[in-house]
Amino acid sequence: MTQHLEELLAGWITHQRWFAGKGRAITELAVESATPLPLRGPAESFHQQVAGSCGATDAEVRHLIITVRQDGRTDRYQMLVGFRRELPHRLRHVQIGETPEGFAYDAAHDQEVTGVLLAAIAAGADVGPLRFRHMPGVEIDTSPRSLVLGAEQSNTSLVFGDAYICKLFRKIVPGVNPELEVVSALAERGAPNIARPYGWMEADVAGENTTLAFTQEFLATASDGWALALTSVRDLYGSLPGTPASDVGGDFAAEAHRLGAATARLHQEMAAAFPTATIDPHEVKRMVEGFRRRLDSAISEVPELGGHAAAAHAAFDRLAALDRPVTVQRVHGDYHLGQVMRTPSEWVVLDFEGEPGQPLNERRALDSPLRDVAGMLRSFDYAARHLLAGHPEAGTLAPRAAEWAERNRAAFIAGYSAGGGRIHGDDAVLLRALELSKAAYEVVYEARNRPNWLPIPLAAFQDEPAEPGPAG
Ligand SMILES: Nc1ncnc2c1ncn2[C@@H]1O[C@H](COP(=O)(O)OP(=O)(O)O)[C@@H](O)[C@H]1O
Ligand SMILES: O=P(O)(O)O[C@H]1O[C@H](CO)[C@@H](O[C@H]2O[C@H](CO)[C@@H](O)[C@H](O)[C@H]2O)[C@H](O)[C@H]1O
Repeated sequence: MTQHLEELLAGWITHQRWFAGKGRAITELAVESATPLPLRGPAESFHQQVAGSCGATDAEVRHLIITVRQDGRTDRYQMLVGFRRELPHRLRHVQIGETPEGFAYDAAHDQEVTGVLLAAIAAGADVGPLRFRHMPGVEIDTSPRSLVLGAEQSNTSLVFGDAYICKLFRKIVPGVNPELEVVSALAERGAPNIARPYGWMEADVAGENTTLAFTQEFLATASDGWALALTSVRDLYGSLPGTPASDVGGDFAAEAHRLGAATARLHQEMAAAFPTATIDPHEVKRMVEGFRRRLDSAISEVPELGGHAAAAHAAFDRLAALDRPVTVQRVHGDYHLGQVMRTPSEWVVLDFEGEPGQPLNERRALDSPLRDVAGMLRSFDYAARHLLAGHPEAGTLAPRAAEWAERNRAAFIAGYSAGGGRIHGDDAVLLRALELSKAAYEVVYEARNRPNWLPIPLAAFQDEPAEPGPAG
């Protein structure tokens, strides 16, 4: 039975990993803009590139921005929707449904058509309201075909050959995406530890120039930090009981140290590329109030967290009582092991978007660089603990997990200091408050996306004394 596209999308979108509104009923879904992508055309230069980069296809593809209304709030999402009279087997898993125009499907997965994005970026083309642009002086090879990255993501990334990765932002927030803004500024400075930016797609959304996609160098020979850390944790679990973590083959501490140093360098580059400031103790107290609001809102969504509220407030009280200024600058904002990749020569940092779901002005706001340090410390905890869930020997392995987390957290902080990052004195208080604020965010993230993982961020609150300790 054929149905209207909007009806089909309302059912389909809730099952997509990148859909941020899970668990809330959709009251309305509408198409805000629909732009046909030019897959065939006269032999002008852009269309020649398109012809070279797309397969012969009878598909029609539209770029859509849709609005989704839930709980009285409207969010925007971006999609490439393809239409075919017959859907080949390779695209059945991304079928959206049958419409009067044929089978609708998620065309980000259709390598016969995605080449149009790369060709448009290479040509700096305008396609209806969509503007495709590239960095000055870059040459883009439009011949490679794309594959959708398998990673569970907040967005959808297309990898073209082993040369480019093009991230289609799914939830669209009007404005320039911090990822484009930060990576371009760092690349202009010749900063290390980033992947080279190539180009982007933008359009005016709600009257604002808005980044819709970002293309950068694909690090074909790199491994992501999360995978490397898990290999190390598995090695430790598999080693003879009593073997110290330092003697296990897959020890990660040296890498954690290098990552800390790379993080410090990155913060220095970001401080040089963007403004910095110092916030006075009064503003620090306002920041703490923000942490408390975030905690309260997390508790209202995940009541189980309420049992840990006293411990979190104790950490926040200690920060409020410090009465000292804090240096702020642009930061990564959602820093964890899945955002860093180890190439043969260095750690590279990806995904400068900040926490998906937060308003753009918050994601671009100046913040303590220790927010990123706290994010990575949380990630070491995640890596150590996540293999314990459902493990038959979880009880005996738990102390080993704690040992791994402590060892790598310490190595990361030592590397950060050795690289020139500032952590001293009562920074530990700020760091702990930032860690628990991050853990509150993670509780909500896991409840929405991976309920089995909820115990991991919840455990972060257990080590915290519930009574406020002495300030300083
Ligand atoms: N430039 C790149 N080169 C190689 N792999 C990459 C690159 N950028 C991202 N990835 C891979 O894609 C994953 C998700 O990327 P990320 O930018 O974090 O997307 P999202 O915003 O959707 O979370 C990373 O963990 C990494 O494995
Ligand atoms: O990478 P994203 O921008 O999509 O970030 C979101 O998803 C992350 C998970 O993929 C999530 O990170 C959390 O899980 C990680 C392990 O999968 C762990 O290393 C992180 O420490 C933990 O925060 C991230 O919070 C979320 O914003």
